[in-house]
Amino acid sequence: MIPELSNPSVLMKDPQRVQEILESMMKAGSNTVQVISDFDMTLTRFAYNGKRCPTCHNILDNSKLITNECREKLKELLNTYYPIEIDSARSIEEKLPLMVQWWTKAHELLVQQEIKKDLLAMVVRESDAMLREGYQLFFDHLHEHSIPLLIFSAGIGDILEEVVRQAGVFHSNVKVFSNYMDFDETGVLKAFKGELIHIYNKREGALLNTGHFQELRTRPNVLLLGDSLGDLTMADGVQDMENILKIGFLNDKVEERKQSYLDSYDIVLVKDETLEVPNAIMLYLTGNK
Ligand SMILES: Nc1ccn([C@@H]2O[C@H](COP(=O)(O)O)[C@@H](O)[C@H]2O)c(=O)n1
Ligand SMILES: [Mg+2]
Repeated sequence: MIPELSNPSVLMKDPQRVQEILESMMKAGSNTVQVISDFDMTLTRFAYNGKRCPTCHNILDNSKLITNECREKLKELLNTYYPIEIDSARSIEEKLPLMVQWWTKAHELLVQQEIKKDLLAMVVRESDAMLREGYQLFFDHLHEHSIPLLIFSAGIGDILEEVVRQAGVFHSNVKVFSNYMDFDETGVLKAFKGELIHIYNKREGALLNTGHFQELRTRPNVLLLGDSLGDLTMADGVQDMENILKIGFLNDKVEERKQSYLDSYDIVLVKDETLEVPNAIMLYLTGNK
């Protein structure tokens, strides 16, 4: 039906079911569709030329706004907790308090650095941040068709917005739920705002934002993009959901995690650094292909 679904990077446990969801969403019309996407390692690349690309946190960690001593501490945290984040042998319940520890410790360290708001744009400009290949079509097409895009990220909202803005695709249909920095009157970071969003509490984050989903109640068909099993709960606030098609990027530890991704996501994209498949699906849903 969609030729890109035969790409070598595409795995599906139940292709027939994928076809049924797609047909049902297409018949309902693109004016009933909303897109909910994770950011780090979903809209951004996992690697480029064999080198890891930075997350929102890493963009700051690696920047000149951070002292070498603090950078070492942040790197130690990453080396301790990232393997836990992606460990398929541990349950989400076991990982959850450890993820809270990671985010809390990292945010405390960042606050100690007295980061200045007006330097964030420069930090992003000088970073290796990269949106996935095909991002322009993805963002522009959703905008042209007035399809709302919610970016739901456990990263840092201020950095995320800057990445999207500098790429020229922060269109009016884009909304972001994330961890935002709180600056004092002189523009120096003093805390993070609101409830912490980490990789395994996106359901709670979604349920805190009922107003957004209420506004989109005429769009019960959801395309969800993620790279973590924690991203599967991003659509838990959607009202009267009719169809959901879940696309998961499996970037790392592929063999260990393949089965759990196949059991959870409708379409699994293995080591695929592009948005080719989501774009092909969007074109299909909007009748452009
Ligand atoms: N100190 C930290 C904490 C988290 N990360 C990574 O951020 C990712 C979360 O952002 P999403 O847009 O994917 O929700 C997550 O994958 C963590 O590995 C980090 O780099 N540093
Ligand atoms: Mg992610």
